[in-house]
Amino acid sequence: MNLPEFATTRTLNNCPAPAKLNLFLHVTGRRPDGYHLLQTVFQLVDFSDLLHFEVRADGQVRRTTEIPGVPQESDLIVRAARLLQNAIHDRTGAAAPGADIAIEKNLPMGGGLGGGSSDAATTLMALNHLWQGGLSREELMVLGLQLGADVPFFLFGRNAFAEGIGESLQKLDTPGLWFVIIQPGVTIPTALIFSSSELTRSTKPVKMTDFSIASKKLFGKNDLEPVAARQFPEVADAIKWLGKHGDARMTGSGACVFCGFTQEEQADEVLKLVPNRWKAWKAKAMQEHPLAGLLDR
Ligand SMILES: C[C@](O)(CO)[C@H](O)COP(=O)(O)OP(=O)(O)OC[C@H]1O[C@@H](n2ccc(N)nc2=O)[C@H](O)[C@@H]1O
Ligand SMILES: Nc1ncnc2c1ncn2[C@@H]1O[C@H](COP(=O)(O)OP(=O)(O)OP(=O)(O)O)[C@@H](O)[C@H]1O
Repeated sequence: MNLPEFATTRTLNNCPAPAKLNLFLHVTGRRPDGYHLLQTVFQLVDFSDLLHFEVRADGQVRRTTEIPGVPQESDLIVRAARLLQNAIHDRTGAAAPGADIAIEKNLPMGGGLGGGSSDAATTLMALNHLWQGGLSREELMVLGLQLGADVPFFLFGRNAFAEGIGESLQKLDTPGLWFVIIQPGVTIPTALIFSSSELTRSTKPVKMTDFSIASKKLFGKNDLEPVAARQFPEVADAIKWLGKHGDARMTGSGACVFCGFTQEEQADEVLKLVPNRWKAWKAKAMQEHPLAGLLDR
């Protein structure tokens, strides 16, 4: 297990919470509770928030960094920590310790990169380790689903073909591409896109064997993209611009758009050309979550 730098029994510093890209995202139906049934391929990339944890003996959970627009009580990091405290208490009858949690927020919010979900998953993995909670990966995935549909994937820790609302996961080897990711300058609330009357909810289900994992070409489409592009012209503009350089598409419910390249130099060239009205990053495909070693397979 490769622990992040500066790990002690009381602290875990520099814990990455990486972004995900949805290489495709098909909406195949809707559950009676309104949640949508999806098929998607989740790809981990090396563009991350960084979290730092320090155990507190008094049981308090505190976020020590300000995140504009996200009050402590609604922060998925704080909610994840409290959920884990309760689970440990239910299991052992003893009160779990607390933690001070600092975060270096790099991932844009409402970007479709799963930032909040990834922060929550990293919190569950790190504190389960520090607090010696003893929860298994599967138990943490069940807890994580209460926080958001993307959280189980980050705990699963590998690129995956996902079904259900994103919680039914099968490991998938994906090509080691380099991505250019553009944030077109808007923030898109996930619920707004899923609730649109214009959303197509009946894409024919595919089988995992339908797409070649060796292929460097992206498979499928993102059904949320036309809805987001219509409501947010900035997204349409970014797809159009990036589409001149390859197969560009939106991730999740937006707003970020991405394009994959086989060579790092190609990604560097395109990154240099991105108009400066947009933020943009280069990110490399990862095969495993950097904290995957904190949990047994
Ligand atoms: C779009 C994706 O990012 C694709 O990976 C996820 O499906 C969204 O995952 P998430 O951000 O963790 O979403 P959640 O916080 O669980 O849900 C936000 C809102 O999006 C809608 N939602 C979300 C996921 C889903 N499969 N169907 C939905 O209809 C629901 O209205 C929900 O209230
Ligand atoms: N730690 C957190 N980091 C970011 N957002 C958070 C956090 N905790 C709660 N949130 C809330 O979650 C919302 C969605 O943020 P997030 O960055 O996860 O969006 P996203 O990348 O579009 O997610 P997804 O791809 O899962 O739809 C934010 O607008 C914010 O209100």
